[in-house]
Order: sequence, then structure tokens, then C-alpha cells
Amino acid sequence: MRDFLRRLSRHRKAAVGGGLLLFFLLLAVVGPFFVMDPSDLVGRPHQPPNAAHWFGTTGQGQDVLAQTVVGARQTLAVGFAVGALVTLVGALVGITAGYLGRRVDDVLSLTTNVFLVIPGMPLAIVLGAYLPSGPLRMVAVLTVAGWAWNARVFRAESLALRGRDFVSAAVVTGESHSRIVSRELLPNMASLVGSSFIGNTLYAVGAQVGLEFLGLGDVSVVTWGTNLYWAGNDAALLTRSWWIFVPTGMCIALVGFALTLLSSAIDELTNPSLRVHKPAALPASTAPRAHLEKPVPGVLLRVQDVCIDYATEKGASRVVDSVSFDVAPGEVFGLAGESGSGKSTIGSALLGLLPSSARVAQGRILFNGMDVTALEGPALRAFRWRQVSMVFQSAMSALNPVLTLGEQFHDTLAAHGRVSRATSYARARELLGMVGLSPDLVTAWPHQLSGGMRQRVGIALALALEPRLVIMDEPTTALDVVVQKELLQRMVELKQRLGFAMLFITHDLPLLLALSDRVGVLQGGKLVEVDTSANLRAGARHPYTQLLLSSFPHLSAKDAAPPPVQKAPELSVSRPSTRVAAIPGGHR
Ligand SMILES: Nc1ncnc2c1ncn2[C@@H]1O[C@H](COP(=O)(O)OP(=O)(O)OP(=O)(O)O)[C@@H](O)[C@H]1O
Repeated sequence: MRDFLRRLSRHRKAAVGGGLLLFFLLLAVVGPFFVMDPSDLVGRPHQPPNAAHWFGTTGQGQDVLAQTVVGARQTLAVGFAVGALVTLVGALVGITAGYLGRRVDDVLSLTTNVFLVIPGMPLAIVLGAYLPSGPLRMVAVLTVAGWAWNARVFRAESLALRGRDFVSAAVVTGESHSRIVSRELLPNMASLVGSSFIGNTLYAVGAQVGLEFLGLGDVSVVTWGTNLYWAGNDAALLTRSWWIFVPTGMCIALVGFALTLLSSAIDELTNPSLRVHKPAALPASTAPRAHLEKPVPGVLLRVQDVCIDYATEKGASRVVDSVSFDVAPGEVFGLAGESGSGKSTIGSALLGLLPSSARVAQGRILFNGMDVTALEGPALRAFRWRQVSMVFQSAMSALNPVLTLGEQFHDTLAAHGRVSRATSYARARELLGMVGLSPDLVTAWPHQLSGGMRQRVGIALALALEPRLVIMDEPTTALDVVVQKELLQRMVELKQRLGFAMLFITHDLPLLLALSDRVGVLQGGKLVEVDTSANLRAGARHPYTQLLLSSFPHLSAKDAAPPPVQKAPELSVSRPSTRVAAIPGGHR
């Protein structure tokens, strides 16, 4: 929390928004002591700004400056009170419904939905007509009209958090509901509470001014809303007395602007994908930008001295360091290394899929002589999938949940040329059959498939345009060993049939040795060893490769003795999984 507040204080939008808001708060608290009574008739009506009345006078001869300053007090007080109450009631109802579920959720959700279908403004007008006048009426009316959509947001968030491991852990350790809500759920919703409060305050200021402008507030009290009400009543527009409503209008707009900036700053600080990194965080790329050169015979992909940096708050962080390797046409090249060694980052760079916070700072990635790092726009889109495709790590989330499989194939094929739906579906059937699935699944939805089936669909999609290289980024993670084995067998058969090259990324070195022609081993972003699988099996040279190999259990007594391990320099190896996959003709 302290860290968040420190970052908030350094955020430019938060500083501007917070500064503006502080100014208006000071104006509301201290300002009224320094201006004349806003109700006194102090001059002639409709006087433009002059030395005695800096903002001029109203249609009745009151001082506009005094009305603007004094009006801030009640408007902001009601705004913040409603903001806090709407957030509190919404959070209470939403979290209770989402966390407790079942009956409680049914009742609270029904109540919330009833309030949601009643339009807010008419509800506020009706309630306003019956409640006794005064600022408390405004607070009550706006809270009743505004809490429901907030409850929806909090319910959704607590439903998402309720299923998380740390909440389950708290439940099984016997913690009380109130403790789980206050210690586990609420701290994880701090940013939502903050941005909801600011959004609700913005709603409250706008709705309050709107109601008062319509004459539904207490018109005898000076607020920004009643200032506008009286400006309308005194024909300020007809008499072109702009000074009567412009100052109040400007104040409302500036408070809205300040609250929006604060809300946006909280979003940016709490949502990693919105974080803005200073351009200075990444040094200029020194990668040459040659677009095309003569392809080298026997080399399909050439990764040449590639360095990749991520922009972080502490500056550029190098996660791939001077990596070089070649992949020949039809070859299976394995990239191994512990978690975080940079494997997926390299895979993403090959397809131009690095996030905006990352960049190839040095080196070249040549695909058949074409510099992939220099590709942009339509050229990059045409290159992806037709030349190089990818099977993604997460079988569960790689498919679009709202499209049938046939539509996803059609999307892929149509993105690379005009193709009728009938042709796409025919090709989809053929590809599904090729990966061992029933062609009839073309009409199925992703949620109807198991993890293994979805990953087969992922492979079929990757082969749809017959690319020359397929990147397999941990394609069998989260699948059991039997499905894993079937899937890899199928991939090997397809590779032999179709002749594409494969870049296989995994931390499972024995699996790679069984599957690949050659293997490169990454440690901390550096490629420490590249050799044929046969040579690595016979005896890895680098201590890190030896350590990776020795960390897997062996099935036969002969293999049980690990290869001699030298002390690995600067090494902290997280033990990879103990999966052993038997591939036909593969490793041991
Ligand atoms: N957006 C990012 N910003 C900063 N650093 C990042 C970002 N994404 C990844 N990294 C860092 O880059 C390094 C390499 O990550 P990468 O995902 O390529 O590793 P990996 O070897 O594929 O790991 P895994 O097997 O767990 O997927 C890691 O240290 C990671 O923390």
C-alpha cells in the first residue's frame, strides 16, 4: 500500500489530478471566509467582471465570485459523501453476494438487478420529490440511485478472487468469513475500491449538479448546481451574461477532469498492461535493419547475436543476451532452459510478437534471408502464420471461446487471402482429421473439448497455411503424460509428412533430446551450449546442461547414476518437472 501511494505521488497524471483536486478542496474549505456573502445583493444586476466584482454580478445583483467559491463547499461535500457511500454499499452488497454465493447471492443479485433496471435519473427525481429537502436528501437520493452497478463490479471481482488458491487455503485453514473478506479479498481489491470511489464521486458531482439545475435541489442554498439553475432563471444566456455561468461551469469541468486523471492514474499503476514506460528506459536499438539478403543454403532461420531488453521501472533489463543459432529446413531444433531463461521471449521475437515494453536491442533474426525484426504492418501480418506459425503454451486459453472451431479456421485462412467459408470448413475438416480429431468437431465450441483436444486444434491451426517453421512453445504443459506422448507422436509424424522445421521450446531437456535433431541450452538469457541431441546424450560439456540433465529421474538402473556434475557458476536452478515422456525412437 505504501509502495502504491509512493508510486501514485510520482505519477504525472496523479500529480496534476491530485493537485487540482486539492486546490478545489482548499477553495471549498477556506475560500468562503475570504469572499462576501453570496446571497447579498451587492451591485446592479448583470454587471460584467469589473474591479469591485471580479467575476461580475448575477441577474439579481449578487457577487458571482462569492457564489462560485461558496458553491464549491456543498457540491464537493455531497460529491465525496455520495462517492464514499455508493462505494461502501456497492462493496458490501457485491462482496457478500460474490463471496457467500448460493441463496445470499440469489437474493442480493435479484435486488441489484431490480435497481439496475430502474433508470437512475427518474428514480432520483421521484425520491427527491418525497424526501425532506437539504443536503442529506441529495446524498440519500444519489446513493440509492447509484449503488447497484457498483455492487455488480464488486460481485464480479469477488467471484474471481473466491476461486483463487490463497482464498481456498484460507478457507481450509478455518479462517472466519469476516477475516477472509477483510484480510484476503479487500486488500486485493484496493485499486478497485480506489478507482470506484473516484468514479462514484465524479458521478455524484455530475448528477447533483444536473438535479439542482433542473430545480430538484434546495434552490435557497448556494451550490454549483443552484448557481446554474439561477443563471437559467435569470436569462443569463438570453442577455449574453456569460460570466454568470462560465466560472461555475469551468469549476465543474475542472473537478471532473481532476477526478478522471486520478482514476486513470490508478488504472495505469494497478494494471500492468496499461503501465507507461519511459522511452528512456530502453536504449536505442543497435540492430542493423537490412530487409533482405541472399538466403544461406541449408539455413532456414538464422538468429544472429540477438539481445532483447524489457523496459522496467528500474531501466532496461536484458533477458536475452547475444544468442545465435541456425535452424535448417525440416530440422527440429530444441530450446531448453529453466523457467525465466528467455525461451518464450525468443519465440515471440521470431514472430514479431514481443510486447511494446520489449525490443530487439541488437542482432538480427533472418528467415530465409529476410530480416524479421524489420517487418511491420501488412508485411509482418503476411509473414506470420504463412512462413512461421506457433503452437501456444496455454491449450486452455489459446482458442477464441466465442467462435466455433470452423470459424477460427476460417478467420485464419481468410486473413491470408480471399477464401469462401465452404473452402475454409473443408480445410478445417481435413486438418482436424490430420491431428487425429473427428472432422465433425468443426462445429464444436472450444469449451466442449478437453485440454489435449484443444492443443490438437492449436496444432491444426498452426499447420493451416503450411508454414515452413512451427514454433512449439511448451505445447504439452498442463497435459498428462499419455496425452503428451500422443500429441508429440502426432507432431513428429506430421513433420515427417509435411517437411516443416520445428523450434521446440521447453524446460524438459530429456524430452527435447528425444525429439530434436539439435538442442540449444539457455541459461539466464545466454545460449551456453548448442549440439546435436546424440552428442548431448553421449556427454554434455557445459556444467549447466549436465545439471539440467541430472535433475531428471532415470528409468533404468544403468542410467540412475547421474553424469559427473561440475560446480555450475552463477547458477540457481529451479528443478524442472519430473515428467518423462517416451517418444518412439527417442531417448532411452
Ligand atoms: N513484460 C515483461 N517485463 C519485464 N520482464 C519480463 C516481461 N516478460 C518476461 N520478462 C522476463 O523475461 C525473462 C524471460 O522470460 P521468458 O518468458 O522468455 O522465460 P521462459 O524461459 O520462456 O520461462 P517459462 O518457461 O517460465 O515460460 C524472465 O526473467 C521474465 O521475468
